[in-house]
Amino acid sequence: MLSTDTLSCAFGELRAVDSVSLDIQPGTMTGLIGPNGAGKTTFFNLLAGALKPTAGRVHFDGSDVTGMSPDRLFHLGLARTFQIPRPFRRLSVLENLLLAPPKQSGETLTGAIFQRRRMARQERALRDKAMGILDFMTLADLADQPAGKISGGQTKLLELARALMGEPQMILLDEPAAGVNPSLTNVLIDRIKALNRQGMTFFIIEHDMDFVMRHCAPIIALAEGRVVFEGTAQDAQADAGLLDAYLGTGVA
Ligand SMILES: Nc1ncnc2c1ncn2[C@@H]1O[C@H](COP(=O)(O)OP(=O)(O)OP(=O)(O)O)[C@@H](O)[C@H]1O
Repeated sequence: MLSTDTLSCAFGELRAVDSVSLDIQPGTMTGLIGPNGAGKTTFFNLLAGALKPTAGRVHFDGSDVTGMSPDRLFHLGLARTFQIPRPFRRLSVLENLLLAPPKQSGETLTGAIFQRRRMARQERALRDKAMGILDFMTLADLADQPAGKISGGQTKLLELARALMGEPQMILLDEPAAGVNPSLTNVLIDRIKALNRQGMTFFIIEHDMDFVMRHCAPIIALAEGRVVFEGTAQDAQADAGLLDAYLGTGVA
């Protein structure tokens, strides 16, 4: 589904991502762990087109997408959410979704009236779709609230809802559970798992080892820009010495 071939990104002398070759299998919830500064977010930025690699390639769904812009990747079915969400705070929750419309068809000049009708129909369909997604994410009651007024956890749900507007095949989630209270974390996990059961692929950066061990397979660990572990939660537990050495997570 998504693969990298010796992907690298250097900031001056620092090799933040150092020759990483990975294959993310379709339908998985792959977890990406590693200590602060390991290169996880930089790696996501390379995958999502926010940064251009200094070397190596990225392939998504059979195409070479190296250096492609986030917008083009979104339309190809690769979406991402941020560690710190960035909603349009003054717009309503619903409007935030309407701003991320996928594949809006370019209008041909077949007559202003027909065009207006078609646009009204498209707008209605888009609103219905957005409301359906908000409902799925348990945010429907907040549709008319300014996005700046909802809680941090709800903002994380909103981020995922915005990503879903693109009907992605794969979503990169950067610390989805960080700063989210336990009950909303449960909602978030439940929704992610429901989407995963429908076939959506997830690649998740998460510091919460309990979350990763319970929900992610496989698990990949980065340290100093390199892959130092790849396996299941059981493998990770069996290899606790390695994980502990690199992460200091006390997984054992
Ligand atoms: N734009 C940048 N310019 C220079 N150095 C950077 C830049 N972005 C990241 N770095 C450095 O690259 C390294 C990897 O950072 P990155 O944010 O990818 O790590 P991380 O694993 O996501 O960490 P965290 O878990 O704290 O979010 C760090 O040493 C960081 O300081």
